Amino acid sequence: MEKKTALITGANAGIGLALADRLLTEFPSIHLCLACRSKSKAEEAQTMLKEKHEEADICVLLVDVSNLESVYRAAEAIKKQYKHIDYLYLNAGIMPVSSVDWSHFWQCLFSSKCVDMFRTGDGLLKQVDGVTTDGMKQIFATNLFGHFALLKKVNSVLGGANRTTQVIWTSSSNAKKSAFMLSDIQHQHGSEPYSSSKYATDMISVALNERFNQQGIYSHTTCPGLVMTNLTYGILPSWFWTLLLPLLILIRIFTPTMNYSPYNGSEALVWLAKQPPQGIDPMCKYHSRLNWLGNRYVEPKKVNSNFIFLNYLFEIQLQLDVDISIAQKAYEELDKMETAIHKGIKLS
Ligand SMILES: NC(=O)C1=CN([C@@H]2O[C@H](COP(=O)(O)OP(=O)(O)OC[C@H]3O[C@@H](n4cnc5c(N)ncnc54)[C@H](OP(=O)(O)O)[C@@H]3O)[C@@H](O)[C@H]2O)C=CC1
Ligand SMILES: CC(C)CCC[C@@H](C)[C@H]1CC[C@H]2C3=C(CC[C@]12C)[C@@]1(C)CCC(=O)[C@@H](C)[C@@H]1CC3
Repeated sequence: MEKKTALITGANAGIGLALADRLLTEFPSIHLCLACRSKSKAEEAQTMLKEKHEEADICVLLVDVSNLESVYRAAEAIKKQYKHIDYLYLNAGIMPVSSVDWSHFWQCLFSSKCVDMFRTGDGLLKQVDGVTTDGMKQIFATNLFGHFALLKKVNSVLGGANRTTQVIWTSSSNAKKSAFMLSDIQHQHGSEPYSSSKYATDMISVALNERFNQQGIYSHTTCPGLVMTNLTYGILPSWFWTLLLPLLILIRIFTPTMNYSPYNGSEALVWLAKQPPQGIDPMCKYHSRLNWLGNRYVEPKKVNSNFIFLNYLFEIQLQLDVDISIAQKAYEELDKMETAIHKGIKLS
């Protein structure tokens, strides 16, 4: 049997690192490529993984997904090194937050929106954005566009006549339809750039399936739930989260999204790698869950709904609803943007 290859962006920390560890346990002979922006952090992760999995075949690839020149260089290196990639995990991501809206928190706590607030974090965080050296919005460039450009450039080593590739995105239940606008795809004007980038991620995943399933490329989107990583430590300090642990365990009775550890959070990402991709519903987002007994499981949830009446009845579904035609347009928009930018960047 041919050896499988997995590439993970943002593999040096949090969910990406836990995923790398779990893939090595599930598939001991797998070749893992840790695609990270920091050489020292990537090598530290590589050493740590090799200590735990002595026979592991791991390499490091440097890529800053928010910098297109870096993405193009990484794509060239990937095409030189690999004939085929089996699993492409597009996981690197950021969520810069300036503060928590505590008054909104107290208001929601005693309302019907309480469980949903803990599930999605909707309206609780003041999201802030920056601008990359390419002049793009930072969150859009990191969470979505850099990954899109990478995908486009390594297309020749994905899928194929007798082989498949699974593209697996780390999205979020914070994805929000009303935060996204096709005319402002980078989210230059709104106040929810993270929610917009993750909604766009879900749409691009749907559009990728429409376009590339016939070439053996399958795209799946996931949500790891609430997980303690550098991302959440940027919202509240780690000691505060540690104090909150008993409360989060209690909240698990009402919502199975309080995964806490990156290990639990990577459940859906690992589970997908074990499924034949042809059998996975492309219109679902795959959520890592932890029930109140501490058992992990994966819950597929539709990203679209055909029941227009029910859509309006349940506001939550409206927040997620992915329209295939809008998804296609979003794909075309990104494709055009990438083509225009690529012309301006010449690699020496
Ligand atoms: N934690 C949570 O509760 C949730 C997280 N997610 C998503 O999970 C994914 C992983 O996040 P998580 O593990 O929590 O957070 P971490 O901050 O722990 O990990 C993020 C990883 O992405 C890397 N990264 C960030 N920016 C870039 C960049 N420009 N180029 C290359 N790599 C980059 C980081 O590298 P470095 O160490 O160098 O910064 C790090 O390896 C994200 O997409 C996030 O949106 C979704 C839902 C919930
Ligand atoms: C006393 C309370 C327990 C304090 C916690 C309140 C909030 C800071 C959290 C409640 C739900 C959390 C959450 C996220 C961040 C922190 C909260 C808003 C996310 C938005 C983090 C990133 C994601 O992608 C989402 C899936 C998370 C959803 C829940």
